[in-house]
Amino acid sequence: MSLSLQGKTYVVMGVANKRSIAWGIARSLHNAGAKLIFTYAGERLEKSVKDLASSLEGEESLVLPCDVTNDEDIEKCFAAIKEEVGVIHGLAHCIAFANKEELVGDYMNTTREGFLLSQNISSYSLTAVCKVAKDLMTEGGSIISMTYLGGERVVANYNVMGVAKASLEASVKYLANDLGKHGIRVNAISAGPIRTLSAKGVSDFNSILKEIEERAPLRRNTTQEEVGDTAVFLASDMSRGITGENIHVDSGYHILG
Ligand SMILES: CCCCCCc1ccc(Oc2ccc(Oc3cccc(O)n3)cc2)c(O)c1
Repeated sequence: MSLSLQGKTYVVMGVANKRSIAWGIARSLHNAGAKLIFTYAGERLEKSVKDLASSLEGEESLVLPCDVTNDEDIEKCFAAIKEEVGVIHGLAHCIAFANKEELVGDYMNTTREGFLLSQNISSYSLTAVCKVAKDLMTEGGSIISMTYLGGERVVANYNVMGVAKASLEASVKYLANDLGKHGIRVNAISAGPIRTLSAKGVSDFNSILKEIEERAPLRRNTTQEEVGDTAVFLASDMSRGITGENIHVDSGYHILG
C-alpha cells in the first residue's frame, strides 16, 4: 500500500484559477503520479483551465465543459471521458454556488429560488455526478467533495450555503452507503477558509481568516497544498478503510466552541 497514484486517472471538477482549491487538489494528485481530466462550468473559464492543465508536465490533460445543473451535460461529459480513458479511479467535486446577496445578514432572508439554486449546484450535483461516474469506476475508486464548517454549525453570513453543505455532507454518507458495494468510497474534506475566487462571495471573509490565525490550535490558516495532500490520501489505498467520512483540514479550528 502506498500514496502513489501511478496508473490511476481522476476527474477534477471545479478549477477556476490557480487559487482554486480544485487546483491545489489537481497539483497534489498529479505529483502523486495520477493522470488528470478537468471539467469546468462556463466558457469564460475554458482558457484559464486549459492553461493551468497544460502547465502540468507530462501528457496533455483532457479539459471538458460540464454544467452540473444539466443531467444531459453530465452524461455527455462522462461519455467523452469514457471514450478517452475508459476507466477512472475517482473524482474531486469542488463545485458550489449561492447568490452572494444571500451570503450576508440573516439566513431567514433566503429566497426559495436562492435556496434551490444553492442546493442544486452545491449539493445535488454530487449525486448527479456519482450516478454517471460510477459506471466508469469499474476498478472501484474514491470520490471526494468539498465542504465547510458552516455546514455543521452556524457560521455568521454563511447562511444558505451552510444549509447546502449540510445537505452535501448527508449526501456523502448516503452515497458512501450505496457505492461501497462497488468498491467506491465517498468522503468530504472540510477545508478551513482559503482566499479563492469563491470566497469573495462571502461577506466578512477577512475577519474569519484573522480569527483562525489567533485561535485555531495550529495558529495559522489552511493552504490549497494541505487540502490537496489530504485528497491524495483519500484517493490512495492508504485510506481504503475510510468512507462516508468528513476530514477537517482546518488547523483544528472545528474543535473549538
Ligand atoms: C463566513 C464564512 C467564511 C468562511 C467561508 C469559507 C468558504 C469560502 C468559499 C466557499 O465556496 C463558495 C462557493 C460559492 C459561493 O457563492 C458565490 C461565490 C462568489 C460569487 C457568488 O455570487 N457566489 C460562495 C462560497 C465556501 O463554501 C466556504
